Amino acid sequence: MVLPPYHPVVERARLYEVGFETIVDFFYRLAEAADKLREEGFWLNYGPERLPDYIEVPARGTLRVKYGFPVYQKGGVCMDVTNTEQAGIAEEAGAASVMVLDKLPYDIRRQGGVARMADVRVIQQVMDTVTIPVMAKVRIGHYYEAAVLESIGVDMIDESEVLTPVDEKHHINKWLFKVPFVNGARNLGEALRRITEGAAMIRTKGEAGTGNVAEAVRHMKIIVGEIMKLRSMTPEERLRAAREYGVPHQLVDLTARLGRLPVVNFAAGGIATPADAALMMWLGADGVFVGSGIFKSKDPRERAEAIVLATSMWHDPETVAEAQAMISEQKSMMGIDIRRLKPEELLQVRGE
Ligand SMILES: O=C(CO)[C@H](O)[C@H](O)COP(=O)(O)O
Repeated sequence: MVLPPYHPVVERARLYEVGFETIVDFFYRLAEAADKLREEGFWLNYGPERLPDYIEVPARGTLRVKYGFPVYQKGGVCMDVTNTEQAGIAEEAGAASVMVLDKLPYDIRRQGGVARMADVRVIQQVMDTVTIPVMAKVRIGHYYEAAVLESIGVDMIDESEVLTPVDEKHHINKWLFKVPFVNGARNLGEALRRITEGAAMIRTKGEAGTGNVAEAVRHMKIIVGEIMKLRSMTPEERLRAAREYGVPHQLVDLTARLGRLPVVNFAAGGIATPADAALMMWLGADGVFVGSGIFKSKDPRERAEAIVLATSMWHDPETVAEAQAMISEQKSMMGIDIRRLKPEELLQVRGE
């Protein structure tokens, strides 16, 4: 992974850079998963040939690890799972990682009530069952759910609007943790604020649990469009944009220079078919998160495999067509028309 040469956020994070255990095992675990997928014919953008850069890294929790982990996920699919059986299906299908949660976003939406982090025992069982990385979700602002997940050794934490926020105004200060975090965003300001708080990865929020990819498309286009706009701004205009976003101007300059977010950016929320996943990749996503679309369908095994194939081969319409042929539209989850949702039912507005 290439760390930006000068990055104020990175500089600040060095304060928290302390090394403890070896991460070599961790990267071998990733490499094994990548080898397995390659044997099965999947192309993935990570693997043992990338290891030597990292093998020297002495510690878990350094910036290189925090920012490097999401890079290893690129081109892959992270699947939401609620139990070991689903986690097994995800791994067999070639998922790059799994995300453990108590209920799938579709069920959270239907059942209402307070949605919290998953049962710790279930997370541990999933970690014992699969060899691919395991992520889990915490509520926005819930430092202690995050501390618990870090202590049991999850590979990444998703501070997610899908769960019920405990703090309407503040996200977790993610620099305080060694484990990497991913956060949702629906525009560039949100994305840069989360990066400033220490997020190592961003995902578009979309509207999770709807089986409707329209909001993920909207958010990805907004983020890409706003980055393009930054590139045509004068330094003074960028300074003002940084003030409006509430982030360091160096981060805005860096984003303009790179022409993309300085961290890995996945798409999420409403992806339900291989063609949805390929569309998000075509729009510039580095990979995808899929939850309800797989396990609320009637063909989760085939669909999981098909979405992995379409995500890694998004640039080849014939392969995406093959992937699309692996599933049946009759078996897709029933989608929700977003215009029918009441404003208070929208998850994407949580945590700006
Ligand atoms: O919050 C998430 C990303 O971490 C969910 O994994 C994602 O949004 C799932 O949404 P859906 O159920 O619509 O696929």
